[in-house]
Amino acid sequence: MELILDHVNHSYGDVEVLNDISLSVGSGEIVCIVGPSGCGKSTLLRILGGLEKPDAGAALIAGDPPADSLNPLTYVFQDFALLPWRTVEGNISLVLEDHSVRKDKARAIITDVLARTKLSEFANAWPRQLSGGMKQRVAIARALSVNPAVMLMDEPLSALDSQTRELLMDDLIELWGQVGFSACYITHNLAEAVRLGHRIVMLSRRPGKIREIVDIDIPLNERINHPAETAAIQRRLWEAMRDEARAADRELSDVA
Ligand SMILES: Nc1ncnc2c1ncn2[C@@H]1O[C@H](COP(=O)(O)OP(=O)(O)OP(=O)(O)O)[C@@H](O)[C@H]1O
Repeated sequence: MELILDHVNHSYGDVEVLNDISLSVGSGEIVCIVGPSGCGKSTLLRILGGLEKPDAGAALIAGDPPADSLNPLTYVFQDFALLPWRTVEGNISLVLEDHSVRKDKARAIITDVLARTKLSEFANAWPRQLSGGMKQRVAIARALSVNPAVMLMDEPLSALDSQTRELLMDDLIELWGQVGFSACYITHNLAEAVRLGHRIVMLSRRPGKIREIVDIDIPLNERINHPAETAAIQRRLWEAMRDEARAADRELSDVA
């Protein structure tokens, strides 16, 4: 299944947010969206997920989701969005209950996603007992439990400290090696985009237009062994983005 934005424009009132965005997220592909603050990244993700309708252009889905997908599109948010009154297992089982999955099948799915996210020992823990990184792993396990065609990830690591971010990037790469999930991944962090993205889409400051699309051919699990190449890509992206990021920052502080 492929998600496609075709010449999308979007405004909120008089504020133009997205301008002529065309991109696609194909099967098994992680597409990272980067750009200055307020350039419309989250809006783009909501339009891609069908939560908002663009003023012009189209958000399209081509092909079918995996046969056993309970939910073709699922979100992973920065703030984890776990229910504090449910255990790790309970948070995951909730989405399966929503889809009326039989108890024995739900148990098999939960066991599988907990193992994949290295949380098997924490099935009965409460969210308050977990570190930030573990909470986000639960959110990722919950997203995977519906076997989505595409995960829509809105700055999933940005609430975490840098060490935990590194660990979770390793985990996501390992997971991608096992499951081959597809994702549209929003981030402010270029290092993250260069580690995780098969393709990086760089937006301009608001109204967000596509400035550049960079395909990275180095396999995800080998990027750590190519620090010079990945650093060069990151540096080039930052050079292209720096002035706009600064201008966007000034614009936001003027409003505040
Ligand atoms: N529902 C809404 N109503 C009105 N304005 C909105 C709404 N959602 C977003 N905006 C505005 O649209 C612009 C783009 O917001 P969006 O959250 O998509 O950008 P972003 O690139 O994800 O931002 P950030 O980098 O700060 O997370 C901002 O100016 C924001 O204030």
